[in-house]
Amino acid sequence: MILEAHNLGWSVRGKPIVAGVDLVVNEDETLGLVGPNGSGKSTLMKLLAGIRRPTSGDVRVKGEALRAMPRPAVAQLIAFLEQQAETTEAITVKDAVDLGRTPWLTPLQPWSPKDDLIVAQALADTDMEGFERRSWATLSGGERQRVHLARALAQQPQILLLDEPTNHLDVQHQLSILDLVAKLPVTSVVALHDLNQALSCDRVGVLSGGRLVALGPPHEVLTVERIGAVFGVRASILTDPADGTHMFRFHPAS
Ligand SMILES: Nc1ncnc2c1ncn2[C@@H]1O[C@H](COP(=O)(O)OP(=O)(O)OP(=O)(O)O)[C@@H](O)[C@H]1O
Repeated sequence: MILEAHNLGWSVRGKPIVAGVDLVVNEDETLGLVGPNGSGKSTLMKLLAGIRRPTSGDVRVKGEALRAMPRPAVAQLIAFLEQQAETTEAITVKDAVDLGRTPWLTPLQPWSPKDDLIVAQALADTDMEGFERRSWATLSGGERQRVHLARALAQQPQILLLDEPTNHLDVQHQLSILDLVAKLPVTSVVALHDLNQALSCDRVGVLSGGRLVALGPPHEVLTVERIGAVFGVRASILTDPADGTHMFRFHPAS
């Protein structure tokens, strides 16, 4: 186990937004987090990233309490791609991705050719090669999302927390980014809206009303009954004739 949450909760003005979450994320797995709008996915991701302090329970990374770890140590372990990630408009793509190396730089270990190689690889992995000198302000929504992911990859974390990483991406880049995340030798927690995408995760957690109501292998967790109860839609399961895999189609509940 690399990342754990124990009775994790966050309340605002006495209202629980995330409550009683117990979660163990295993090394190298990709855990998908799904749930309706407002179910607490982003809040849980922020708690796991250590950028929001729990009002109950705690998060442990490799057995150590996250709240007791110095920020640079956390940044060497965890990279977080926020849902609405912002970047100063005036920088270039290369500058933006270079920032991912910050946790690793010290006066004794300044920027070196190795850092350039890591940044180049992150740009290649996100299909952003050739954009290095472009100004951030000129990028499309999907290109910005890929640069944010490149920065997270350049951080070379052991844990990657991605809040809706396929937002803004065209279908080809959605597939390639999810494929890349699955193949990376890192532990990933990925908040997703597309339940068909969630089927390709190693495990899936379902949030409803701030509580983790199910956790396990995708096909055990994403049942037609649970999708109906949590998302209020009727799901039917189709089989792809090309390879026999299952996928969902959704209909209004009534
Ligand atoms: N600082 C805050 N003050 C008040 N309410 C908040 C605050 N932060 C989050 N919330 C509320 O907590 C609930 C959960 O929000 P969160 O962003 O975690 O949900 P989500 O599952 O990521 O939603 P979405 O799928 O729409 O992105 C929402 O109802 C939101 O309005």
